[in-house]
Amino acid sequence: MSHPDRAGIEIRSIREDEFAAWVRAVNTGFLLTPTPAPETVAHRRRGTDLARTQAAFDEGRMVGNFRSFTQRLTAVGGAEVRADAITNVGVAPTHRRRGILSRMMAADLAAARERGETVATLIAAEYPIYGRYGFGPAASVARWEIQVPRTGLDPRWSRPEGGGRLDLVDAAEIRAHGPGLHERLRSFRHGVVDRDERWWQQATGQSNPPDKPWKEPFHVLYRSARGEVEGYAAYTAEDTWHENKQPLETATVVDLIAVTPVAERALWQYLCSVDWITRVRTGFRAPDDLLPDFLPDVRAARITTLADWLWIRLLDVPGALASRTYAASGALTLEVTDASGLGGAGRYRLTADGSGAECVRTREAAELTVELGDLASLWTGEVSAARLLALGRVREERAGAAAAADSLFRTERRAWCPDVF
Ligand SMILES: CC(=O)SCCNC(=O)CCNC(=O)[C@H](O)C(C)(C)COP(=O)(O)OP(=O)(O)OC[C@H]1O[C@@H](n2cnc3c(N)ncnc32)[C@H](O)[C@@H]1OP(=O)(O)O
Repeated sequence: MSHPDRAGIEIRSIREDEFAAWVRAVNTGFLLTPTPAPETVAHRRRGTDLARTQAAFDEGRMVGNFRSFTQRLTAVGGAEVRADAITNVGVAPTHRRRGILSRMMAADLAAARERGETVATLIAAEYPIYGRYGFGPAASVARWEIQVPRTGLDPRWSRPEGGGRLDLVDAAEIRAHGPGLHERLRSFRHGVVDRDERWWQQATGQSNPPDKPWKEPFHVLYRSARGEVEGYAAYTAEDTWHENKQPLETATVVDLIAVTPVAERALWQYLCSVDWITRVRTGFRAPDDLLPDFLPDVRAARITTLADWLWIRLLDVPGALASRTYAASGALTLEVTDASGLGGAGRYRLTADGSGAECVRTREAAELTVELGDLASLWTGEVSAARLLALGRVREERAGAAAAADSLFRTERRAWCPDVF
C-alpha cells in the first residue's frame, strides 16, 4: 500500500472488484479495445495474482497499471534462476511522464528482492523505457522469411535422414509431449523461460480469451530413430494462389522447439517441403539460430526482424553471477555501478572454475567498472566486454580486464527467449 504523492496519485495493489477496471487500463495503454468483454476479464483474472498487481489512482480513476509474476529463467550452463517477470505495464496518456511508472517499478523491484528473486525480466515495448531502472538487453530476437524455391533444398525430399520420423499430430498430442520437450530445452538453453499449465492450455486451444481466439495450427512432431520425441513445430498457413493457378502459400511458425540439431534440421526441412508452401516465416528465433545454415543457399532466408527482446535486471548480483557457468577458470573483481539507485551497486569478486563459480562482495581493487544493465547483457553473453569497452561503457581499472572478462563470460550460443510474456 502506498500513500498518495504530492500530486495526489495513489499507487497500490488492486482489489477483486477493481479487476475489470484494471484490464480496461491495460487495454487502454496497449491501444486495444478499451472495454473488454466479461469473458475476457474472467479469463485474465484466472492468470493474475492480485497481490502482484499495481494500479495508480487519480481521484479514484485508474491511470496506471503494472503486474509481475514469478518465472524461472535458464542461466548460462542450464541452472534455473528465479525471476520477477514484469508485464502489463501502462500509464494513461493523460498522466504520462509524471513518474508513475518509476514509482510502480521501484515498489515491484523492492518486493522482488524481498522475495529473494535473483533477476527481474521483461519484454520491452520500446527500447528507451527500462535502461534507467538497471535493466539491460540480454537476449535478442531474430525472425527470418524463407523463399522456399531459392533454398536449394531437394524438392523431392520426403523424410528425415538417419531414421528419425515426422508425424502430423493434433493439439492433444502436443499437450502430452510439449511440456516435457520444453523442459529438456530449458535445461540447457539459456534465456528460455518456463511455460506453465496455462501457457500450454492456451497454445493447444483448451483455454483462450474471446479477444484472442485460437486458430488451430498444424502440428508436426519429430521422433528420433530410437523413438524419442526431440522436437515439434506448430504452424499456420495462408491460402494465397497466383492468378495463373500457382500456389503461393505462406507458412508461419507459431512455435518450433527441438532438443537436437538433427530434429531441428528435420523440422525446417519439412516446413520447406510442404507442397504449395513457397514462403516460411520463422517466428521468434535467436540471432544465431542454425536455420539459415541448414539451407544450401543461405540467402534464401532473409532477416525481417533483429531487435532487443528479453531485458534483464540483476537483483542479487552475486547470486546471479554464481548461478551461471563460465568459459574458463579465472577470477575478476567488478565494480558495479547502478545509476537507477534501485540497488545492486557494489564491488564483487567472481571466481570461476570447471566445477562452478562463486561471487562475494570484496574490498579488493576493482579491475573492471560496469553499469548494472551492461552486466546483465554480459551475464547472458549478449555482448562482449571488448565491445562495451569500445563503446566507452565499461572502464578498465587494470589493463586487459575486458579481455579477461570475455574469456570468462563468453558463451557458446546466444541466449534465446522464444516466448512473449
Ligand atoms: C513490460 C511491458 O509491459 S512493456 C509496455 C510498456 N507500456 C507501453 O509502452 C504503453 C504506452 N506507454 C505507457 O504506458 C507509458 O508511457 C510508460 C509506461 C512507457 C511510461 O510511463 P510514465 O509514467 O510516463 O513513465 P515515468 O514518468 O515514470 O518515466 C520515467 C522516465 O522515463 C522516461 N520514459 C518513459 N517512457 C519513455 C519512453 N517510451 N521513451 C523514452 N523515455 C521514456 C520519462 O521521460 C522519464 O524520464 P525522466 O526521468 O528523465 O524525466
